[in-house]
Amino acid sequence: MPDTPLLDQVKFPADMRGFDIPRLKQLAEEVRAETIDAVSVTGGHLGAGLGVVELTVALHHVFETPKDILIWDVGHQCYPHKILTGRRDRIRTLRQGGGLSGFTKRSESEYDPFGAAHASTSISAALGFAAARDQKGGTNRVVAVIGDGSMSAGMAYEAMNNAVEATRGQLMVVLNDNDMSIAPPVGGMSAYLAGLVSGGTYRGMRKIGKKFAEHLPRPFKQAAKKAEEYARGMVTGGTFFEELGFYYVGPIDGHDMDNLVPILRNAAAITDRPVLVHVVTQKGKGYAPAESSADKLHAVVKFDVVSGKQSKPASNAPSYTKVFGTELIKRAQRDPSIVAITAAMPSGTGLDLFGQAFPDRTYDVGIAEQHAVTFAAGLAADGMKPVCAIYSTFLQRGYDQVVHDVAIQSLPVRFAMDRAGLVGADGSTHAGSFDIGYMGALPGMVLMAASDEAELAAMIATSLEIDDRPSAFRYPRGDGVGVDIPELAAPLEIGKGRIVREGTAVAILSLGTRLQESLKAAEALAARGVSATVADARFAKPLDEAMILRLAREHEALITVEEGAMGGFGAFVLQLLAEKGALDAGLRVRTLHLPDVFQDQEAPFAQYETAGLNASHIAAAALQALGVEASRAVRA
Ligand SMILES: Cc1ncc(C[n+]2csc(CCOP(=O)(O)OP(=O)(O)O)c2C)c(N)n1
Ligand SMILES: CC(=O)[C@@H](O)[C@H](O)COP(=O)(O)O
Ligand SMILES: [Mg+2]
Repeated sequence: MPDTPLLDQVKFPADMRGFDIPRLKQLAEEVRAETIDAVSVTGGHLGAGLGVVELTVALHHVFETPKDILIWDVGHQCYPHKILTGRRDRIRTLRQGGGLSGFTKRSESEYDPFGAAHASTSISAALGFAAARDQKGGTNRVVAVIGDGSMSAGMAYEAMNNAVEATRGQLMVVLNDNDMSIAPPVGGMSAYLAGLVSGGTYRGMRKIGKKFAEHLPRPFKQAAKKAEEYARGMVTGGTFFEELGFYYVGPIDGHDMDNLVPILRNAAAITDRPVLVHVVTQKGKGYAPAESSADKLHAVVKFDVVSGKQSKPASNAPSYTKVFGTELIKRAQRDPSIVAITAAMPSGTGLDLFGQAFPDRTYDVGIAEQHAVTFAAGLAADGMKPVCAIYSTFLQRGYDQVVHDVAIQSLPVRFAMDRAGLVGADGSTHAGSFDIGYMGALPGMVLMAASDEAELAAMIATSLEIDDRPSAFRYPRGDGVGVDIPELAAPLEIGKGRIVREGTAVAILSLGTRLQESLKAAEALAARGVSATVADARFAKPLDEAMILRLAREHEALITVEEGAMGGFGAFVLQLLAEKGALDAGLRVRTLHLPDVFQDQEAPFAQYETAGLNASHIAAAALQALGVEASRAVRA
């Protein structure tokens, strides 16, 4: 544990509001040390938080949180914020079952007025708080902190476009510009911001330092003319933001407390127009292994503080992500029409590998999932084979584009839905729980779920051959099961599942990677003298009707298993059985799916225990359906 004499005196922001600048600087250093030490034992998001230590201290010093509203975009940078807002004693429970969330969360603290984790929501939320304040005649202030990467999402502009009309009072947006997303940033806005920062003003600003801050009139509106000239004089053109009705202040050094505090204080006093304060920071600041890392240690597992060496768990199988990236490269080597699209997640989706192999056929559109989907639709409409690799949870943001621009036009966009299902430490905001329902509901969609890495390879091959309608394949976060992957996997017959284990009494129909647990359940049932068939559905749409109806005919009970929310695979199967009259003879059906709650972060096995999707639960459901009393329930 680091030595933090000043931080030891600060449980809440009020405890540091009387600090002078030197003590604020010392406090920041101690918060930084505490953040590094805590994340070294918990793992999590490190770089972003290190980059906003000074900003966090300054914001909580200037703004009277929690009365004043402070909203963090994404929230992955909020660990310093949590340390300063009464949660230091729990910071080493980050991202663990029963512990602190890795993102801001309303239910966790009054200092978290708005939850986050999906990017680019903070300005909209802050505007909502500002408008509510205006409606109630309140006097509190509102500030949103949004990163340069998160400024690549349309939603941020929707909010800024609305800001000058939606609030009649104070609103501050702090643009935390560290010239990084997870990967280096992309797009025109990134270039624009770089222009602002590289312009003479910023360099000059760093020389002006404290003098500038003291001379900035308090607040602008009383010396508006002078302030405007002064402010305008200091920028190389924050006109984009000014055209939207914001005062633009910056760019300023986000690690220089001498500047940061007086400027934030002045800017916070502006009430006649929203203010955008452009702050330049360094992701990973203050920790050499992060500063020198290409991704600034955006996300880490447990690590040694001295060396920065992470203790990555050994594995006997490649990750599904790696399999996807590798397979797509193989296919693209044979088919020049294949192109790949990521929404700011090249390494997370495995498209970093693809991008190294085919830089001209890889598109990183930034945090812009809606654009990514319709961009892919345009590519497909003109004869390309676009593979849109977006985490299941983030694809939710582009759903109308999937419906309206892809499915209705039956365009052959291929959706690689990584992180489908539970994701462990990232918790409820990142779980890919809903894609079976939301994709399977679409007419014409071919929706597959890989039960292992060989199946994933086959589904990629299958999807790439579907040229007349959209297709999607889902696969989980983490490593495969260790099966061999063919050099060139053969495509599957669309709408066909497979029987993996023959039995008689009960049929377990699994979709996706819960197949392994389903097989374990069948073994446990066999040990109890209960014979179980296990089938891998492979397709949630179109269903293998012949196989499912046969299972229904030949067994007393049918158990569906999926790592997805209710209203997905099990519902599709039940609808089929009902429509075909297969329930009329008394078939007993149980559908196992994710519980109808947003599951908090937990270790993966524990999450499946909570979800009731491990072998013991599958076996118990089978016995219950067969009428075998619970007391003899099996321990799979
Ligand atoms: C809608 C959405 N897409 C993708 C992500 C994954 N993601 C988390 S943080 C991040 C980069 C954010 O960059 P920036 O806003 O600049 O914050 P920084 O990490 O640089 O502090 C991305 C792409 C997300 N959280 N939400
Ligand atoms: C903060 C954020 O949204 C991403 O960093 C996300 O946590 C990545 O998830 P994976 O670790 O599953 O790639
Ligand atoms: Mg950034």
